[in-house]
Amino acid sequence: MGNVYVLDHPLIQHKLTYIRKKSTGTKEFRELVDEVAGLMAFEITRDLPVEEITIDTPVTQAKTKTLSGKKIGLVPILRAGLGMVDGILSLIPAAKVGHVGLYRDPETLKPVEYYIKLPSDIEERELIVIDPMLATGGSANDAIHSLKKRGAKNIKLMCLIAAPEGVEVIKEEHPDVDIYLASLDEKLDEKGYIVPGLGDAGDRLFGTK
Ligand SMILES: O=P(O)(O)OC[C@H]1O[C@H](OP(=O)(O)OP(=O)(O)O)[C@H](O)[C@@H]1O
Ligand SMILES: O=c1cc[nH]c(=O)[nH]1
Ligand SMILES: [Mg+2]
Repeated sequence: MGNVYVLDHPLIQHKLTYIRKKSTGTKEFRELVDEVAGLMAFEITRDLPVEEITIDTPVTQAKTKTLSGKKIGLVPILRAGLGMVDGILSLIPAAKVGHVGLYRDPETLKPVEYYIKLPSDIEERELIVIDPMLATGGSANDAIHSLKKRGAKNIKLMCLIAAPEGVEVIKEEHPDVDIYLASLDEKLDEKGYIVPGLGDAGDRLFGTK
């Protein structure tokens, strides 16, 4: 069964508080989402393999560590997942980026896929699917099925905020996928919004609505 990790680092939790606040405007919201995504990536990449190499420092020779070349792919779910990409790329600049376009039908709450473009070697990459919100779980579930159908074998899911309902769907459907969150919130409301949540992540990031 996949593990669920809530990253309770004080900096992540502090910034998440300001992301949640209704009074936080688009510019600050966007900056904070990127910063939290970077901090989360720092935690998620803790298990990246390293190898020892020998280098010359100005003083002497030293055996030191370097990343041993695990290939990473980021897969933001459009639109809101885009808000987390740059923060992660600032730490892992060599990562390739695929895109899955999905929106949640406001009536049925079912996801509708409208776009997909992925790196050609996804089967060799560790993929991190990113989306600020895991609500009913429909969008992330569909995105992960789409990636697996195209050969992806190693997938992690990274979201800012999740509802218990969404976490259960991913655990059921994708027991091989570990989930990384900044917060596991209380519940969904009758419109499928996460409570207490942060509202509509895409609208707050892009200033629509
Ligand atoms: O877990 P779910 O119930 O599927 O809901 C979560 C999805 O809803 C939001 O996207 P939205 O449909 O608002 O699209 P947008 O990013 O284009 O605003 C969010 O960014 C997730 O992708
Ligand atoms: O609370 C929610 C649920 C789905 N999508 C959002 O952007 N926010
Ligand atoms: Mg939206």
